Order: sequence, then structure tokens, then C-alpha cells
Amino acid sequence: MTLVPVALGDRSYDILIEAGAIDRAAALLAPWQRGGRWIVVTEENVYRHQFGRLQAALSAAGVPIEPIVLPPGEGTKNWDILRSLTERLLALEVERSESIVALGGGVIGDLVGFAASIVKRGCDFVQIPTTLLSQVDSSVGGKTAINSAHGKNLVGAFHQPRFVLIDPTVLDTLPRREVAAGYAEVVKYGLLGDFDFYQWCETNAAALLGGDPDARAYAIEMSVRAKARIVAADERETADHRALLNLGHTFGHALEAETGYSDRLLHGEAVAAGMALAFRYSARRGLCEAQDAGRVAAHLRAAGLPQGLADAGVAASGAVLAGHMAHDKKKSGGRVPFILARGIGNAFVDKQVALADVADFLDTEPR
Ligand SMILES: NC(=O)c1ccc[n+]([C@@H]2O[C@H](COP(=O)([O-])OP(=O)(O)OC[C@H]3O[C@@H](n4cnc5c(N)ncnc54)[C@H](O)[C@@H]3O)[C@@H](O)[C@H]2O)c1
Ligand SMILES: O=C(O)C(=O)C[C@@H](O)[C@H](O)[C@H](O)COP(=O)(O)O
Ligand SMILES: [Zn+2]
Repeated sequence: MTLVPVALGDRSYDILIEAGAIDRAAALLAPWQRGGRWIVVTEENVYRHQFGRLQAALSAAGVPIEPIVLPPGEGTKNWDILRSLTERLLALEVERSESIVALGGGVIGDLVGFAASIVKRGCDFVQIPTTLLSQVDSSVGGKTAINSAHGKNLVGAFHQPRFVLIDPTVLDTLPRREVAAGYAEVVKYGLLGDFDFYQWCETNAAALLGGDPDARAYAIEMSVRAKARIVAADERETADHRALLNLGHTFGHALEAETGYSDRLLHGEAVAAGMALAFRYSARRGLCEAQDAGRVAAHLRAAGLPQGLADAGVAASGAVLAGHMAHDKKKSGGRVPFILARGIGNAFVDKQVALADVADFLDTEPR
């Protein structure tokens, strides 16, 4: 068992990583058991593949479960489902101290975390992430949100979970495409600040994508440790530090908007293309070597991930994509900061980027 602390004063919590942890959930979650029951929010695919394991573990301890099963997919992060979920939680007379369980990928974690942040002005919740992406990224750090007609994650709150239980064995039922999408956020940690880890990713990508337990456990632990460090240093993204976790996301969110938040392009896939674009744009600006940009693109392509607009299936013009970027929530003083790179493992926040220049650059990219 590995415990990674997220140091946030009175909002501190642990991330537990252990193969088979879900089967011991009754004991592991016991400190957060308050209401004499567990409200477990999940979605249909996770219900089919993994809910039974959690149910078996929790009911063996004699604590009843109140399941709430939502539709799967990015479209679930919307106002209508948020409203019905909050009404359902209120109908169940959820108490603030009664930790709601978010069992699922980033969609469930973001939605349930946001619902928990507003119901009764803030209820406790715990995360049991079931995708690689949610295990390495979204379950940690307390960013919660739904999407708006204006863009990705534009309505949300910072609301930290009380505990994160990561069981890598739940990934055994995850489709290969989803594993690759999660891998994009793993590579992100190397690209933004850890060249050695980036090299480890290049060497071990095939093993990790193939489900090798050792590679998987190492990637999860390294990712979670990196994220916990960054979040502890800059919880609310006010110090140009947490913003580094947005590497590839300003481009990526525009691609997601353009593809309608559909399974045409998964979040991790959009981030992969976005990171390759961020490196190519950095090279065009003379900030990093073109060779680095090429190396990143080749790595992502070999992992089965898109590395540009053509792979992402996006034909929109630079101006249209820049129009999406203008809604980025990091925008300040009319400028959208971009996470660019001086090299692999050396990302930084550039607040002087002109969107028109990004649009010009995107127009040079193959469609
Ligand atoms: N809050 C954050 O810090 C943060 C970080 C990264 C991403 N995100 C958000 O996370 C979301 C993407 O998360 P995701 O990639 O986990 O997507 P997801 O939650 O949609 O899950 C991906 C797919 O896998 C299925 N699934 C989940 N677990 C499974 C399992 N164990 N076995 C079989 N199928 C399973 C789901 O039904 C879905 O079809 C995006 O909305 C993104 O914006 C948030
Ligand atoms: O935790 C963070 O901070 C991140 O930026 C992680 C990202 O992978 C994630 O997609 C996040 O939701 C993007 O943040 P947003 O503030 O741009 O919505
Ligand atoms: Zn992301």
C-alpha cells in the first residue's frame, strides 16, 4: 500500500494506492463512514464493470448502499444532470459530514465533487477513480466542474475530497482507447517538469498501455506525487504553478469544444494533441528546439494518441479555434495565458501570447 499525502492544512487528505483496495473498501473508507449508509454515485459503465466489487466489500460490513447511477460520458457534466443529482442527494437527506462516494472516471469525479460543493453549502466526498486518467489526475486536487455552452469546466468550484482510494486493478475493464487517453495526462507530468519521468514514459509506454501492473503502479504513483506537490503549493491556481497542469489544455479544450464534447475526441486525446501543438508553437516562437517538438509528437503517435488537428479530426480554422480559447478561464486582462515549453520537462506560463498569433500558427497546421 502507498499513501501519498496532499498537504492542504485542515483540508489535507491521503491518496491510497493499492491493487485490490476496492475489495477492502469497508475498512479503508470506515473513517469517513458517518450516516449509517454509503451514497455511491456512479455511471452505467462503471456500474456494470466495477460497482459489484464495491457493493460486495461495503455490504459485507453491513452498511447499506444507496446507489445513484447516471449516464456515462462527457455530456453528463451538464446543468440538467447536476440539478437532478443535487435534488436526489437532498431527497436522500444527505448530511454534510456524510461522505458521498464518487465511483467513476473524471466525469463522475468532477460532477459529484461539484454537487458535493454546493449541496448544503458543502458536503464531504471521497473519490474512487476508475479510469487511468482519473487515477493519475482528476481525483486529486479538488477541481470540480460542469461544462457550459461557453466552454469546458466553466462552472465549478475548488472542493477537496476527504480521501482518494486508487485501485489499479479496476483498470482491467477499461477500454484500450481510454487507457491511452489517460496516458496523455501521465506524459504531461514529464513534459511539464520532469525530464527523467518523461524518458521513463517513452521506454515504458507499451508496458503501461498493455496493463503491466508494475508499470501501471509506478506511473500512477509518480503522477499522483507530482500532482499532490503542485496542488499543495498552489491549490487555487493563483501562483503560475498549478497552471502548469494545464499544459496542452488551452488548445485541447478548444478541440473538445469543436468536437462537441463527444466521444469523437476524448479529453485525454484532446490534451495529447494540445500538448503536441503547445510544443510546436513553442518551437515556432524559438522557445524550444523543433527536435523536442518532434520527439513529443512521435511519442504520442506511438501511444495511439492524436498529435495534431488532423489526427484529432478537427478542420476548423485558427480563428475559430482561437474563438474557443478566448473563453479560457485563465484569461486575465483580456489575455489568455498559454503553457509553453523551453524544452521537455521545462514548461512555463506565458501571459504575453497574442491569440491572433496562435490562430496564425494553427492555420499552418495540417488538416
Ligand atoms: N478535476 C480535474 O483535475 C480533472 C483532471 C483531468 C480531467 N478532468 C476531467 O475528467 C474527464 C475525463 O475523465 P475520464 O477520462 O476518466 O472519462 P470518463 O469519466 O468519461 O470515463 C471514460 C470512459 O470509461 C468508462 N469507464 C470508467 N471506468 C471504467 C472501468 N473501470 N471499466 C470500464 N469502463 C470504465 C466510462 O463509462 C467512460 O465511458 C473530463 O471531463 C475532464 O475534463 C478533470
Ligand atoms: O488539476 C489541474 O489543475 C489541472 O489543470 C488538471 C487538468 O488535467 C484538468 O483537465 C483540469 O480540469 C483542467 O482545468 P481547467 O481549470 O482548465 O478546467
Ligand atoms: Zn486534463
